[in-house]
Amino acid sequence: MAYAVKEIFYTLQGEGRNAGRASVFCRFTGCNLWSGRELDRATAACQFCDTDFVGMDGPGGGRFADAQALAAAIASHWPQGAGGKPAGGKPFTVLTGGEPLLQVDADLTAALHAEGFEIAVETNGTVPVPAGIDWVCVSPKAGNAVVVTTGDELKLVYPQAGAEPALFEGFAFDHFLLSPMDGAEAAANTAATVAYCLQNPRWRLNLQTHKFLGIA
Ligand SMILES: C[S@@+](CC[C@H](N)C(=O)[O-])C[C@H]1O[C@@H](n2cnc3c(N)ncnc32)[C@H](O)[C@@H]1O
Ligand SMILES: Nc1nc2[nH]cc(C(=O)O)c2c(=O)[nH]1
Ligand code: SF4
Ligand SMILES: [Mg+2]
Repeated sequence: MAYAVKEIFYTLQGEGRNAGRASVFCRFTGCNLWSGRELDRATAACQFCDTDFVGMDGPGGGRFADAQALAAAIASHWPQGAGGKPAGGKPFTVLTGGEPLLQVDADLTAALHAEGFEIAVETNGTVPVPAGIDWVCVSPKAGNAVVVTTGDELKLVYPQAGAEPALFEGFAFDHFLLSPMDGAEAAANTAATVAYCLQNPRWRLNLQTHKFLGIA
C-alpha cells in the first residue's frame, strides 16, 4: 500500500528510555484524534498536541508508493561509515505522526528490517500494533480507549483529567514515564509531574530534551 509522510529527518530521540539515541524519524500524516487544524483543536479528542502532522510538505515528506520505497527513503537518512556501510550502531528508526499506526503495516516493518533497522513506534494506543515493531511506546489520551495494553514504555502526558496515572499501572509495560504537558502551563505541569513522581516512585519523569536542546 501507499504511505503519506509529513517528514523524514535524522536526529536524537528526545524522549523516553531511548532518549539520546541517533534515530531516523518518520512522521506520518494524519491522526484519528485530531484533524491537525487549529480551528478544530477545542473540539478534538486530543487537544494538547504539539506537532504539525498535516500534509506531505515537510523535509523528506511525500507519498511513497510501497513499503520498499519508504524503507529506502528512511535508510537514506542513516549516516554512512567507511566502505559505504551504515555507520556503527544498529540503524534505528522512530515511526511517529500524527498517528503512525493508521498506516504502518507488516509490509513496512519487514522492509525496514530488510534495510537493517530496529523499529520503534510512538502511538496513542488506540490502534493495534502490526507485527515487527521492536519498541512500542504508548501515550494514552484521556477519553480514548487504549487497546495497546502491552509494550515497552507507557509515556503519559501529565496532567490529564480522566487519564490519571493509576489507571494504567495494570498494563504490561517495562517502563512507566510521565511527561509534563507542554503549552501555556508547562512550568506548573513540570512541577506537578516532579511532585507526582516523588510521591509515586513507580513513575519516572520524562523530559522532551529535543525542545530545550533546540534540535528537531
Ligand atoms: C505528536 S505524538 C505522535 C504519536 C502519537 N499520535 C501519540 O500521541 O503518541 C508524539 C509524542 O508527543 C507527545 N505530546 C504531544 N503533545 C504534547 C505536549 N503538549 N506535551 C508533551 N508531550 C506531548 C505525545 O503524547 C506522544 O508521546
Ligand atoms: N528529537 C525528537 N524526539 C522525539 N520523540 C518523539 C517525537 C515525536 O514527535 O513523536 C520527537 C521529535 O519530534 N523529535
Ligand atoms: S494523538 Fe498524538 S498526533 Fe494525534 S493529536 Fe494527540 S498527540 Fe497529536
Ligand atoms: Mg514531537
